[in-house]
Amino acid sequence: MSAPFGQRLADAVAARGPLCVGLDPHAGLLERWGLPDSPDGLARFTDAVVGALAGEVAVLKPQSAFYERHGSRGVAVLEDGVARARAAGALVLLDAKRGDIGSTMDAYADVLRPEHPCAVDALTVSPYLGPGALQPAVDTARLTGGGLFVLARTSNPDAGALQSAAVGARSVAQVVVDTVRGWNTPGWVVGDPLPDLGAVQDLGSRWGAATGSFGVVVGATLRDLDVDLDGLGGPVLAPGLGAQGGTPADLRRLFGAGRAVVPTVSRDVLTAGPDPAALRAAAARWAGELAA
Ligand SMILES: O=c1ccn([C@@H]2O[C@H](COP(=O)(O)O)[C@@H](O)[C@H]2O)c(=O)[nH]1
Repeated sequence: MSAPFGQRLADAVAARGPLCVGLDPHAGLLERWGLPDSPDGLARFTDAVVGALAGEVAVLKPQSAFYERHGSRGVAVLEDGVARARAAGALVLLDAKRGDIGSTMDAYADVLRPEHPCAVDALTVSPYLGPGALQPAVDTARLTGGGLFVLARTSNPDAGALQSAAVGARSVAQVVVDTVRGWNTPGWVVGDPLPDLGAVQDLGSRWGAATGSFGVVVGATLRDLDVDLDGLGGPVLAPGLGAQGGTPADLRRLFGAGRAVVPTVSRDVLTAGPDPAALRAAAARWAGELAA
């Protein structure tokens, strides 16, 4: 088994900073790069981004949809790009937002196993079928040293219509966050009472050896942080920067200083390509603004 994802992520962030760059090869982006909207164009895009950034940023986040839409040849490009990104030192978070009943979830989670053709370090998952349905993915991640990021409070404008709805005294998003807090607490299983906040208060919510392997997705576009992340014990993936309007100032406003946040940017970096130096400069500009 690899070292636990949370620890590997904390080490990568210490070495390279927290920025995650997304690989989102929209048809329009490929055209802008002078590439065909085909598996060949996809391969040239992926080669360029991995070549420019896999040795620079802590995390690369391929968006599975843009590879799947090209069929089996697109998936082959993804597999190759993932392997090369990891070999160059980047952690790979596959953004596929998987979520299903337990037996199917078990199969989705196989992507966290080293023998999988597209083996990745971490996976985004959707809790819509209930937190318990994700348990097989938690079990696989614990076994293989993989990580999960669960959609909690996403960056799209109408997300609050579902995610802020009340389930008893808490919002849906808060149930998700509290479940992930449980996963980061040794011995806790879905259905157990939530761990005592005092016992886990902020343990691992900052970068360090105790950073947990289970994180949540909270958009940088939120007007207010309407979930309580205290004691989460794991990282927060924050999409929505750049093209969706979120800024580094929004990150500071929402999350403050010190919390283990992985800001992720796709289009706002990718539109700088295909020149590798320009891609690196765009990523460095974001990294600099985030560090400021
Ligand atoms: O709440 C969420 C969860 C995931 N995403 C994904 O992140 C990227 C964002 O791309 P940008 O070009 O930086 O806007 C994309 O793959 C989304 O599917 C998100 O935006 N919001």
